[in-house]
Amino acid sequence: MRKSIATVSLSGTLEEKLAAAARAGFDAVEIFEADLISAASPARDIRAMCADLGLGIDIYQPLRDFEGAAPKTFRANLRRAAGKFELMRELGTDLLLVCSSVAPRAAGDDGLIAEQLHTLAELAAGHGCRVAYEALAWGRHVNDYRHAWKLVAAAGHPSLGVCLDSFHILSRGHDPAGIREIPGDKIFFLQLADAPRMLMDVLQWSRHHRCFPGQGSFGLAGFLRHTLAAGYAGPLSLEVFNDVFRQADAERTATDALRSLIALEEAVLPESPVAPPAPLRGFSFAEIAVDPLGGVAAERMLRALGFTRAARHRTKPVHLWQQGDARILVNAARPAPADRRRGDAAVSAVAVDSADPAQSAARAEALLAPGVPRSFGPGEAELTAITAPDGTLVFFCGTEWLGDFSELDTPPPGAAGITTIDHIALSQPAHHAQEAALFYQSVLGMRRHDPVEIADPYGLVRSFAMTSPGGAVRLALSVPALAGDPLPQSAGHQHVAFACTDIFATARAVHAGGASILPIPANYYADLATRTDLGTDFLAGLREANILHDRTEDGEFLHFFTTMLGRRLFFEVVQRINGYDGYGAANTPVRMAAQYRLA
Ligand SMILES: O=C(O)c1ccc(O)c(O)c1
Ligand SMILES: [Mg+2]
Repeated sequence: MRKSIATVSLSGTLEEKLAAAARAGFDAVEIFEADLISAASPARDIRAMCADLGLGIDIYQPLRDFEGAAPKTFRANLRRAAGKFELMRELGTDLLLVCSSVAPRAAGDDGLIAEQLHTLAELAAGHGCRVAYEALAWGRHVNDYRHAWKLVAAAGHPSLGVCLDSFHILSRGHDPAGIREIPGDKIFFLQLADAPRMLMDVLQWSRHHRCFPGQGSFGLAGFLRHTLAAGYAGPLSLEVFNDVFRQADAERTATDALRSLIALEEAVLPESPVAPPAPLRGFSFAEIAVDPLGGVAAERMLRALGFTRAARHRTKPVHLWQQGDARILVNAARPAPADRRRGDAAVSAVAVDSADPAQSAARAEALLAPGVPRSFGPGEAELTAITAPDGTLVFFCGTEWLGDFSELDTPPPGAAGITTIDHIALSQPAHHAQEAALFYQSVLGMRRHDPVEIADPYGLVRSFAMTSPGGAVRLALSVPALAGDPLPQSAGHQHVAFACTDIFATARAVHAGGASILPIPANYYADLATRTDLGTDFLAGLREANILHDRTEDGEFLHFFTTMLGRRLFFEVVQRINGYDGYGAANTPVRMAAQYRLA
């Protein structure tokens, strides 16, 4: 379907917004009045610019506080509308959005409103224009789409229809199934926005917290299904008022926006051009980038955890460390980000074991993931990689890449009992968290968990976790609640968590191997004793090994952590019991405080 975005959703001048929307690949824009009024270019030039960029202008918006006015005001409103129709001719667009009045003195007389809308539609028709009437969630009298449709139906003019905006409908908890009652050709326009569930004034919620479909908790797919079932065939248009997007890079936001629409369309349309996600069988490897100092520390830690230096890349300074099916590449060649200090190690790549790497790559491309140009040595595996918004490389592979390595030592069976990578946790800058979450979730075809808020001693952190169908690939994105310079203590921690099947045995083995394990305070175990029925001996075992415990309806979770390698990276060892599906978030404040004590 045609895809459009409101200029209010992007940062910059109108000219910059248009360029960003076009570069991302949108077909069209909604031009927001304030953007046009403050633009340096006259309307004709904006029209020409859009034509050059290959962008349609699908609607001009909004005309405010129009209906329910007293006669004198209404005459002035018609004059104002006539001026807008002239302007729209110059812009080359024929659809005007009128949002329901918020004027305190607006009359709530349905007969009068319908009559005034009819008069406006007649004026529009004379200019070759049409009017889409939208119920704002905070409209003075009209704040329900069903009421707006009733008025449009009563006005009975071919140049008058409704504009449906998912935010106004879903924020009020109105049932979107009623959209099916509206004839499709009377739905003149469709605006889409998601939002996180919040208990707050709906106007504030709308003006500051809208987000792209899939980034909030509204059911956008169901909403769109109702609208398509009604027969709507016009554009899908994003209208997202959001404080972060207003100050973010416009092209990056536009790409995030278009990705959200492509993913939404895929969820709703049977014949989506996007390749379905290939089954993911687990992590092939995680790569950590190190400098020489960080490399020594990382390798010492991996050895202590029972890993073996199993192979060396034939041409690059990269070593494979392996235990069971858990594989870590230690890469001394990946350029370190500018914020890296000597001795730091960081996750630089995540490789997923895809049942069909070519299909995974095709899907990623359809979802606008930037590919990575890579150089291959003769005979080396041609792995496909993309770059996630946080800069992490994501590889789609099987085990063909192992052919690029020469074997060193054979990992002993068993070792410390680590079997696979359970999950990888990556920190995200506050302003790009939703973008990253939508990226990973859509490209990899993962299910999103409800976000969790964690009180870190030095700031609030949100965690967005996601799981592939079957649970073989799990990612957790942690995000500071506030943007800006984090306190040095809270700078972007990452971790790789390994799975095992007997955590007490693994804890004994890594202790014997000399691994530095994060000490957990006695207070934690005293609390655990009061809120669980775990036996005294079991609790003593946990405390002895610095193992934390969590229990939900899904099952139980046992986990311990290593100390930090440099300032960013650490490892975790986990045991999931009876289908536990989380990440031990309840214990995260304890872990963070313990890490800060050692920092
Ligand atoms: O917040 C507003 O004013 C506003 C304006 C136009 C819209 O389409 C809308 O959904 C909200
Ligand atoms: Mg709207």
